[in-house]
Amino acid sequence: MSGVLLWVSSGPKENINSLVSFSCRSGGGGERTQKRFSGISFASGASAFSSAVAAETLRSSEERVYEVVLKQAALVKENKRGTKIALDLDKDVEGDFTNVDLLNAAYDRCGEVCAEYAKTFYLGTQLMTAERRKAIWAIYVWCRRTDELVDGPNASHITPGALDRWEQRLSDVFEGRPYDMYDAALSHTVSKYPVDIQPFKDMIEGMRMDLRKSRYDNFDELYLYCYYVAGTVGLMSVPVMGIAPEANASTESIYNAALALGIANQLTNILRDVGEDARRGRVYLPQDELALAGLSDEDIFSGRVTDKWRKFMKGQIKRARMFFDEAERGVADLNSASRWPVWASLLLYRQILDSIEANDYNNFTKRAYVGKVKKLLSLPTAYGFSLLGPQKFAKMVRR
Ligand SMILES: CC(C)=CCC/C(C)=C/CC/C(C)=C/CC/C(C)=C/[C@@H]1[C@@H](COP(=O)(O)OP(=O)(O)O)[C@]1(C)CC/C=C(\C)CC/C=C(\C)CCC=C(C)C
Ligand SMILES: [Mn+2]
Repeated sequence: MSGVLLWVSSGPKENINSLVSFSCRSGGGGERTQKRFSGISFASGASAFSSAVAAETLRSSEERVYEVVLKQAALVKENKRGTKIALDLDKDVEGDFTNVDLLNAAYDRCGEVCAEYAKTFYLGTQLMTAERRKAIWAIYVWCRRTDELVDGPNASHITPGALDRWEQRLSDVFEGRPYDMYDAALSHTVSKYPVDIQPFKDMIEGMRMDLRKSRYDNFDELYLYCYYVAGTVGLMSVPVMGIAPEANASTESIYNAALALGIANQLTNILRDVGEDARRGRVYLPQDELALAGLSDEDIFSGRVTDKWRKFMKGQIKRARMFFDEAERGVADLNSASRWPVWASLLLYRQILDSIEANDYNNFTKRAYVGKVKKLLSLPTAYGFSLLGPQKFAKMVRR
């Protein structure tokens, strides 16, 4: 199933794929496809429509997501790699944005929200150019608001219809018709940078998934969920962060690394929050992999750290780290001023995995977190990485 992806992508992906295909070979992937097949009515004969549906169900999530990656990369290439866009708010305010002060106030408000919800990340944006920083804040706020729809205080009132309306509102934002000031900032951002609407729509799709689904049969299903809610963030951010003019890597591979960072972060979130999610009746861990390890939902609900659980968690952590490794290979190709915040968030998130290990894999009742000192130490390391790359930085520190 992952043959096509192995073919289109370079070496590193193979490692991740081998783990993915491990999960699918164990039965879940094939079964799922067959179940879907049997759910589709072929009564009208072998119509083109039903064959198209059948072909779609046969493709793995990675193949489907990789198509989005290729499309996003092509879009940004059309825009000369999305790096040379001036965003001078004093001179360059167009369309409905007639009031520069209001727009600046909207961006400032986005910055405040960002600082409130994600202090370290906010700090990380400080090294970016003012224009890029503002655009990232606007995207951050939209993502946070979208997540709050299904996770926030009003989550119990959120219906699929509400998400449809949120998506309509998103289209309006992209067409220059913002509803409020946060929207206005995003509307301006997407008019200035080659940011496409697809990853935003896909994030809303992820929220729909959260409304209708609380179990994942296999990693293929989980991968799609992680793409929707987190891989999309990478695809939204690269056009703003910009690709280094001197980058040798293909745009596709840079987008792939950005996608990998989102997936790695979300897998980490899931591993950190096993207990918390279980208390809300949610199990994100792939059911077929749990079964293969001799575990079930009951083991998760009872929250006992057994050797089986430790062994299972080691495999899950290993896979999350593989996605981090893949992401790392793309950071150096970003514009120099964007590398620091990306390294900072990567290093900090990655350390959550270390903390799960340090908690002896008790992610039922102990929350894995990165302490203040480690957080602070990560910032200069991230800065060193962004200037020299991890290898050269490590050599320099050793000297
Ligand atoms: C080449 C290369 C490596 C480029 C880097 C590309 C890049 C900037 C990738 C960013 C990856 C990233 C930070 C993804 C966010 C993943 C995430 C944490 C998603 C969360 C989803 C839902 O999870 P859950 O409900 O389980 O978690 P909570 O308990 O609610 O936290 C999200 C909450 C979705 C919403 C996402 C955000 C609010 C984060 C948006 C962040 C940005 C727009 C900025 C990204 C920029 C930097 C510098 C990291
Ligand atoms: Mn959330």
